[in-house]
Amino acid sequence: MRIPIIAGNWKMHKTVEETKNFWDTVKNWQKPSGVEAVICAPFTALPALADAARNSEIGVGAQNVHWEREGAFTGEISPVMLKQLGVGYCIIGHSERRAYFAETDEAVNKKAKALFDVDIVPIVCVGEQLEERENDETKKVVKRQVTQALDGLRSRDVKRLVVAYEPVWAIGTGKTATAEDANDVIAYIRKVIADLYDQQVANEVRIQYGGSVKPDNVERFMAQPDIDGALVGGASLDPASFRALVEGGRG
Ligand SMILES: O=C[C@H](O)COP(=O)(O)O
Repeated sequence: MRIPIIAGNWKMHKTVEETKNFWDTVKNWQKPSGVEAVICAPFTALPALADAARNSEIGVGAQNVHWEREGAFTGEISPVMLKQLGVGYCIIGHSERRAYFAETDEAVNKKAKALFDVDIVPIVCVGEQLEERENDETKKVVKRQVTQALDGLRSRDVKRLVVAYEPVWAIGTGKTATAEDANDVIAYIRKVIADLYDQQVANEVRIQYGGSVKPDNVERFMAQPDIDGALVGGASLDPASFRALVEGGRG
């Protein structure tokens, strides 16, 4: 059985002080069982967040990583550095990184392998642009992204992977895919994984939906059979909203 996972992606928001304030308002909250909760914070906030969350039920994630363990890569952060902080998850291939920082499918694949090497779970983002959707290319695009991201990964790792399907036109726009459309694409992603590995592996991979998810629509997505959680940007920044998302994410 797949346990749903609600992950907040803070993007480039929250200083260390704001992170501590957020934590102060969620630390005594009893997370419901049957759902995982993760916060993916900026690098500068990770030490404070990881320290605070160490013995809690809330997981900590990063938003990017380099694939090498160390070296002359100015401005980059390695998987080993994240691991030592206590980070358990890392978003890779987010559409903003693909669009603004030229992150390729090949880089996503290298990052996924490097993260599994240090036992950090990648959250691999895939999704089509508006034009691709209008040209009826959604499935072609996500198939390419998933196939290349998973190239050479072992099935025991893929079973632990999280995929986030985020139609790019739905991110931060207030527009969402219908829950049925999102489920249809997510079921297709599962089929792609079944074809690459086998049905058992595909049944274990968790696949989230992302794009303008809010406390008042999260349950609609979670009611779908193939949707295993959400990757949430804007609505994860406020502690009460984050709690409500997790509470609505039980599936
Ligand atoms: O990673 C999260 C997604 O980009 C969705 O962002 P959003 O919830 O602000 O639309």
